[in-house]
Amino acid sequence: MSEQTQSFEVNFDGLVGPTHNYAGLSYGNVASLNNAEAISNPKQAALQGLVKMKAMHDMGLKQGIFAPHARPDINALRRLGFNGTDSQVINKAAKESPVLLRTCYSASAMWTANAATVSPSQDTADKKVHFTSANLNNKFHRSLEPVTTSNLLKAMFNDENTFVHHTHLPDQPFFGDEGAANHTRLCDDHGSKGLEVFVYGASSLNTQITGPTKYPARQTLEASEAVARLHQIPQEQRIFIQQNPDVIDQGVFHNDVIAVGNANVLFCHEQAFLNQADALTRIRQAYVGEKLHIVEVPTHAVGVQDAVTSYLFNSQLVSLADGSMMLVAPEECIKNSKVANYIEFMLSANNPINTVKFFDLRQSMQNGGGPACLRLRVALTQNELGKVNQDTLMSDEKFVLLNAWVEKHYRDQLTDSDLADPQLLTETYTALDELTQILSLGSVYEFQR
Ligand SMILES: N=C(N)NCCC[C@H](NC(=O)CCC(=O)O)C(=O)O
Repeated sequence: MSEQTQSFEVNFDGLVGPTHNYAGLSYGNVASLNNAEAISNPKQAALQGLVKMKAMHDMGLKQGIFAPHARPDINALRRLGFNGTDSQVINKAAKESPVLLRTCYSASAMWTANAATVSPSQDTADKKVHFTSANLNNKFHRSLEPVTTSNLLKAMFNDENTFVHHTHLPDQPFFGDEGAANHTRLCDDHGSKGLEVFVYGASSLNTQITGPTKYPARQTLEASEAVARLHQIPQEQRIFIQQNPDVIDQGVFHNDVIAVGNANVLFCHEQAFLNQADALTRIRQAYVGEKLHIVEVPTHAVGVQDAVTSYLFNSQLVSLADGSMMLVAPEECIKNSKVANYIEFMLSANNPINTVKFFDLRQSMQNGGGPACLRLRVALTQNELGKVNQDTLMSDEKFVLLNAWVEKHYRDQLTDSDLADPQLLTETYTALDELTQILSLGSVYEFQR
């Protein structure tokens, strides 16, 4: 394979922002609700994320960095009627509605699996890489993300002959879109054409499709179809599968909490999809490559609750240089004996997954974000990789710089009284202004414009 045709999957991890906090904002996400109002540790959270990024880089994988958003979202607070100077806005919100203040301080953009859906050039009719930012309209705090996400994506993938950026879908539950967390791509290798699998939780138009009854379905079929159209994916390279509504009701708020795909492997729980046997047959038949491996985990080995608490399926599955695959799992998987036993069994069974590496991502996990939530995958050819903003890629020097940046600007812990302190806004905006220079992003934030 020549250098120019070689392809890679690049993982762009969300750098945890300086205002990471636990506000209990995500109904349907059990960890978020369980940790509502716990004291957060933003510095530790950011450092934990950086350790994962550096480890991936050290393993020879391509690793990128996705900058945090500016928080508090002062304009959102103003739209909600808190007025005056920035300090007055914060003081008023802190007094009247600490929960709204926490919401506008949320660092939820760290979960970049929800930032956008990405289709590589091998799958698109115009042979460009397509991005659609997710509207994330199911949760107020997340609905604040798409505009800045688009600004960031354009600053990272800034070449219109190579990359296409679509505006997020209309801000309406009808088109509820949660990005790559409900999308995976199956292919013989990252450079070959793939089958794009879109997983939805409910339909806004088709009343025959029954969604969950307790917790919300965040992704609609109509959103998935619109993204597939925008990305110009040929009919034979796209498939739409319904997530099992019963597992959404048990806390599986995104498909990436119950299934993960990488190259020619789909690793999923037995109850991930509605009418699973049919769903897997459809996927097998639609697969455009030579050989697809489906590793299906039975309920008797790992229950849905084990999956939700350990985040086994929110592991990253990555292809290593020798052709084998590694599971990049959260440490919570070791603590659950059923899950730990299953991993051990899987590594020795006949499938391409040969190794596992565990990471301590507890700060993010406590808000329902595991290894796979923290990254946006972008499959790129060598040539396309050359067009990416190189300052957003991890290197030994960048790791040192970013650690120093976190140490300098982040607080160790955040409580309600920190959030009520207008000084936190100044600290955060100062930190982000400096970060845009480290990552050569330009003026991506509202406060810089
Ligand atoms: N599965 C993927 N890909 N992403 C996980 C996102 C977690 C995020 N948690 C939160 O937004 C909690 C914020 C709080 O409660 O403070 C969410 O529910 O949208």
